[in-house]
Amino acid sequence: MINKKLPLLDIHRHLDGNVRAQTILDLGRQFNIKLPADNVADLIPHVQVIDPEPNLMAFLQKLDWGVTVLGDYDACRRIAIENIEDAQTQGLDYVELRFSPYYMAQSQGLHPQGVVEAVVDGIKSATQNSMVKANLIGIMSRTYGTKICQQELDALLAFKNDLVAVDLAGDEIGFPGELFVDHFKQVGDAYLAATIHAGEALGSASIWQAINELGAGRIGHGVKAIEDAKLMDYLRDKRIGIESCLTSNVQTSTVASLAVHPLKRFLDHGILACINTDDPAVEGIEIEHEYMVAGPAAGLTQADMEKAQANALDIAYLSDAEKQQLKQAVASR
Ligand SMILES: O=c1[nH]cnc2c1ncn2[C@@H]1O[C@H](CO)[C@@H](O)[C@H]1O
Ligand SMILES: [Zn+2]
Repeated sequence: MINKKLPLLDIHRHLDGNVRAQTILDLGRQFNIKLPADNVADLIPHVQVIDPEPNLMAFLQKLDWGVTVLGDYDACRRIAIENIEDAQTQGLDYVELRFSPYYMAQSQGLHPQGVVEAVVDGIKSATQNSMVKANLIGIMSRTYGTKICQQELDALLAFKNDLVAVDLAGDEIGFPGELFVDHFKQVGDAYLAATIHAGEALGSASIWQAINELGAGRIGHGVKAIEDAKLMDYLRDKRIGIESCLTSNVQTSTVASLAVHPLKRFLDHGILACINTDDPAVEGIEIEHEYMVAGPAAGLTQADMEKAQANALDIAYLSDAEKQQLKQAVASR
């Protein structure tokens, strides 16, 4: 269960993996984009994972319709605003929303920098009237290769003051972290943090590489850390957080079932691991489901889940003062 006395955070949440089915229909109509269905019920199987997919890349295809319908910058602004509305509906106090401007731009020929501008603008205006606090993480979609990722990074760095970190997501096997050393040097030079999807499709070496060569201070998924005792100690000792996403890991077949998910063992080891959604609309879940259903199925006790809730605040990209404020706001509600 969620402890309502503690701030509720989701710090691994893809804005472009969380487009409402109704919005996909609306935008499809607006931009005359042919969709595989003309109503929500029939569209769902095309934009949501129903049974676990055989692998990560099959899972990721389910995100595609959500960006195919982004026909202009207002559409990008709209999905950013709706992400804040949804976070508020879910009772989230703070979210770190991540997005890939090239992925959002490519289908309808938008400019990645225009996408970043629209997303930043949408988040700013939506959070003004909202209880939810939000920060943005820029993603380089590794699946498009190093050159496109450089363009994507340029677009992100043009708005570096509006971001807290940069991430690398997509095809971990086809485009391993070794290819992106130069990109993350630029991220560090811009004084941005790095959180990286690693140890999801590849093994623990990919996590070591993200930390040692890309400067990752947090790891997205990090499931395969469980195979490497040295790495488990290192993550704990260096306070490198793991953003776990339970349902996502089942749906990508990264783990065979929740019962064998390593999150419980990460927590028992003292690693700063936390509970997140990943791509809520695509997975057909929300943060509450992860605490109410997925967490217990992964063997987490109530104390484990409260620890995970506290860990999220610990590793969030917020100043100590902001963390304190968040705690006080929650305590006084
Ligand atoms: O679970 C995941 N693992 C790896 N990459 C992901 C995951 N979910 C989404 N993306 C990737 O993030 C970008 C959009 O934000 C896209 O590149 C999408 O493929
Ligand atoms: Zn992710």
